[in-house]
Amino acid sequence: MLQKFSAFAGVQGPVVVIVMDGYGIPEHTAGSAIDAARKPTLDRLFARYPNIRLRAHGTAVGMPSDDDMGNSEVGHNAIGAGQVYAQGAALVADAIADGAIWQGAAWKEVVAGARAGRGVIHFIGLFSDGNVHSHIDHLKAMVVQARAEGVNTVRIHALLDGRDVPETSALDYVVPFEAFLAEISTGGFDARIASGGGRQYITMDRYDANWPMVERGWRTHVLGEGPQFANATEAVEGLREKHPGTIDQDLPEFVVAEGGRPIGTIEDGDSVVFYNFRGDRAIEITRAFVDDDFDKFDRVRTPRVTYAGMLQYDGDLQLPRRFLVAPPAITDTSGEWFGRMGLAQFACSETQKFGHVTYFWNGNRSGRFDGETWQEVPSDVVPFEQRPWMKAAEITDAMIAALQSGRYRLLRCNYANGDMVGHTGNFRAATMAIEAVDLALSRLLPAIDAAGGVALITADHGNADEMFELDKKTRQPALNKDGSFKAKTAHTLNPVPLILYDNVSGGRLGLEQTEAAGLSSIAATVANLVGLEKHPKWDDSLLVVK
Ligand SMILES: O=C(O)[C@H](O)COP(=O)(O)O
Ligand SMILES: [Mn+2]
Ligand SMILES: [Mn+2]
Repeated sequence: MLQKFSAFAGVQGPVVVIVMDGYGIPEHTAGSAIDAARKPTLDRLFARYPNIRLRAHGTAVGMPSDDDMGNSEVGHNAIGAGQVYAQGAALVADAIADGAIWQGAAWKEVVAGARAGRGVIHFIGLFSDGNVHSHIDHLKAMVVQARAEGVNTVRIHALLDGRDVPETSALDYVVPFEAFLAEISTGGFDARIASGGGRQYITMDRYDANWPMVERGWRTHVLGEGPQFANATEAVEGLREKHPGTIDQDLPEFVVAEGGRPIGTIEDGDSVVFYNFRGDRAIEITRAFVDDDFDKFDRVRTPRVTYAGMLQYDGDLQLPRRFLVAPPAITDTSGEWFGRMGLAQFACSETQKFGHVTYFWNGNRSGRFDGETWQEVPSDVVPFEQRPWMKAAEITDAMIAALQSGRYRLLRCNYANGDMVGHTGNFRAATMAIEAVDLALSRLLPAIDAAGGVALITADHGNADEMFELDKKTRQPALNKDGSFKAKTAHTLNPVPLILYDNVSGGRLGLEQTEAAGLSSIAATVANLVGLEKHPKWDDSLLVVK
């Protein structure tokens, strides 16, 4: 059991954690949609309430290095668990570096399965070095190892990124990789990119938001349906010509073919590795491969394959059963412990971030802890630059109703706007996204006051804070040849705010800016706010009691 916190008996009303997804504190105002937004509520919060900065990237959230930006998975894991674990990106890199991955049963079965069939391994995954869902170096290591272990054919199904890396960078990855594949395709070994398309157009949907995306991916990778090209480089060039202005993540599908026949359809006896390490956008395509009673779309043909995920994407559902590297074993999360203490918890977001405040928050568990209520607001299925307000109003309605019900001691929500609209690279829409969040806060905060509660307002990582690429050397916004700014779609390395919205303690409570203050400090801070000591495994609280 958690002990009572000796310095403070706890606020009487509810404690609310509000995650403004993708809201970082930028180095420069130029290119910051947050600075450009009119946001009177947030301005007032920063001016009048205790607020500090939290580390939200790199090793502070379990990434391999401080050059790695934060992301929703590692950010919500850290917030919910109150601890930092080595995350998928680091675990896979380590397993490759020391060779443990090749010794595991899963890799051996993938190789043996392929060798017993046509000798083919397919690798499907995000084709970049973004290190959010995948890293192309992991793919490279597996291709080299497959060759060394006598596999004769490798087919890669490349999901073009432009979302965790610059928005039209696909050829920076495809051209050198096709050269590498050509170089090692000797002595009967044949490795080629066989199909692909933009990650937001095929395959990588999440949280059941848009299954037709996954169906398009299945038809592309498995059935070999789609416009044909001689190789992936020509495919990217050809698709860009046909769809001018379309950024990589939104490019349609392509298939590489020879004499009109796709070179990489997936057939009985093949092995398939989905090489993303992050779960949210890997689960649906995995289900299409492994679920016997799959009914989300007509698969037409269901090849019997040896399927492995880079990680296990959902431990509760054992999805998939075969995985190359064990995911971090996240235990003693705040959701679990607050549940054990009998505190009723309410979690809400819209579809695009629903799993973030539930599954990621609870340490990648799809089941609820005791006393938890989850509410999902269905997201629109549209390009979010067309609806930058997204479902901020509806999430706020749900939060206000939950507060007014008086049932919950702890509430949490995620406003997706800054992140989802930030990823479009559309500066104007991103300013409106932040304005929508500000408006939502202006409604939510009075409801917290009415309930006698307090709020911690924070974010999981930056995004809308840098809508232009920064020059690597000068750290100033980079320019295109025509003098315009280069749009940026990825997350940032910036810190995020932590604001304590407290109108109940009479100024007794504050926040301490420490060197180590990071997302993993939030769970202990919440514990103290409800009058409990933190769990011994959680990182230190930032609450100051005067
Ligand atoms: O999956 C995505 O949309 C991006 O790769 C990362 O964004 P998220 O970490 O905020 O979900
Ligand atoms: Mn996020
Ligand atoms: Mn994001």
